[in-house]
This record gives sequence, structure tokens and C-alpha cells, in this order.
Amino acid sequence: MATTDDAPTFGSGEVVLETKGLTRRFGELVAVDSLDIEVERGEFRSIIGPNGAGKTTLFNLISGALLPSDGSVIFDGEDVSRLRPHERVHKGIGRSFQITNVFGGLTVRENVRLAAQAVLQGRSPVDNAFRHKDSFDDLNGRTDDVLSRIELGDRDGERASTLAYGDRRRLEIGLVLATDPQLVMLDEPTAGMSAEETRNTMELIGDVLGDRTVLLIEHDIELVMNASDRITVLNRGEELATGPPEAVAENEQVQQAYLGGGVL
Ligand SMILES: Nc1ncnc2c1ncn2[C@@H]1O[C@H](COP(=O)(O)OP(=O)(O)OP(=O)(O)O)[C@@H](O)[C@H]1O
Repeated sequence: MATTDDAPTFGSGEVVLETKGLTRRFGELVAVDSLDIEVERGEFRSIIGPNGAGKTTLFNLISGALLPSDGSVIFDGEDVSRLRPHERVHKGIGRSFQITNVFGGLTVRENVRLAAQAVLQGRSPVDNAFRHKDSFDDLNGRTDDVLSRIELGDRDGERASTLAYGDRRRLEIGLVLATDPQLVMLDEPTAGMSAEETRNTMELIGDVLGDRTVLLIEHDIELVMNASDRITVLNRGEELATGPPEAVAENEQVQQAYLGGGVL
């Protein structure tokens, strides 16, 4: 789990995630419309766009919460379009806030342990909740590692429900990390945080997820501009632009769609 010198960095050209003609309809509405997106290993890619652009639907299609109406999701060279969410977690696709929910009645440690266990045994978290507790040394090691990385090691006995909002979001990031994902999907990880909590959380994301490929949905443009290798802009389910932050910010179509002609 530790960051290594040979950790993938953006620029290798190796594609880890690809969508091909990815489409999701809800009745007449095309929420995601023939998307062809390529994400490189080690890349920090943000997905932005106006409300209803299709960002969350795209995440749902990649994580397996939704199945496509058309097209496919290729991860690490394998078509995962029809796999169930926990099977995709096992392949290395980690998503915060949905697959790895925080259980308020459990302690911080128990939450992290449960998430780690799900992947080490390749089963769903619920199946694993009933397994014997202390039989896996690597599980304990991974749990300790995650707790220290999210800096909640000294509060590991506290119930998750008693954590302050910012700490709870850190725990959620820890739960994603516990599944040892190659690709991490974060859906507005700083929503509802103060400016200081947002800064700390983004630093944490950089520290603990710097050696992973990250997909981020975020409305805070300044944060997106600072954190991303590349940005994809969606509008009405379609890809409007993909490129480095500066190029996207200068794109006229993006400015019009996103801010009604204002400057990003
Ligand atoms: N389960 C669903 N059933 C019907 N329509 C849906 C469903 N999920 C999403 N939609 C519609 O699909 C479109 C895209 O929604 P989506 O939530 O993906 O957008 P978004 O870019 O994440 O928006 P926001 O920034 O507001 O979260 C919207 O018009 C939404 O109303």
C-alpha cells in the first residue's frame, strides 16, 4: 500500500480506464451520451459540468451501480461493463460514499477493517461482516496502515457516528483506501466542509492517493484547477472538452455551457 518510487505518474500514456460509446438512458432522457473517455494510469482527472450534466451517472456506470444502455467500460484491459459493484471493487475500482459506507454504530477501526476485508476475501462487505475477527494478519496490517495514513490511528476505538463531519469524510477516504484500489472515484469529497477542512482534505487526498489514479467530481473550480492533471467537461451527457486545466478554462464552449459565457 505504501507509495513507492515506481508508483505510476501521469504521462506514461498507459490507459487504465476507458469508456467506449458509453450511454445511459432514463426513458427519453439521455443522461450519458456516447462517451469515449480515456484515463491514464496515475492521472488525477476531474469531471466537471453544470447540474444534470451526467457526472454522477458516469460514476455509477463505472462503479457498477448502474448498467449502461449502450457501450462499455474497460478497466485494465478488461470489459467490466456487466460486473457487479463488489466485483469491480475486487478488480481495483474504488468509490467513496456508496460501496464503502460508513457504519455509524461501528468503531473507526471496525469500519476500516470491514472495507479491507471485503477485498482481501473478494466478497461483499456484508458477507464478510460475519467472519472471524482476528484471523488475518495482513488484514490487521492494512487496517493499521490506513488508520495512520488518514491520521485517525489514535481515535480508532471511537464510534464512527461520533466523529466530526471533516473526520468522517477522512474516514470515508480511508475506507476507499482500505480496498487498495488502482482507481479511486471521489464524488464531491469536500462538500459541506469549511475552507480549512477543504484544504486539509485535498492535502490528504494528495498524500494518501497520490500513487493512484483518481477520478474526482467537484463543483469547486479553484480546487479542480489546482488538483487535476486533466479535466473532462460534461454537458447534457456529452463530453464538451478534455484537457489540462488551463486549456479547459480557455475553451469558449466550456465557458458558455458552464458559466453562461462567464470566465472560469
Ligand atoms: N435514476 C434516475 N432516473 C431518472 N433520471 C435520472 C436518474 N439519475 C439521474 N437522472 C437524470 O439524469 C441526468 C443526469 O443526472 P446526474 O445526476 O448524472 O447529473 P450530475 O452532473 O451528477 O448533476 P449534479 O451536479 O446536479 O449532481 C439528470 O437530468 C437527472 O435528472
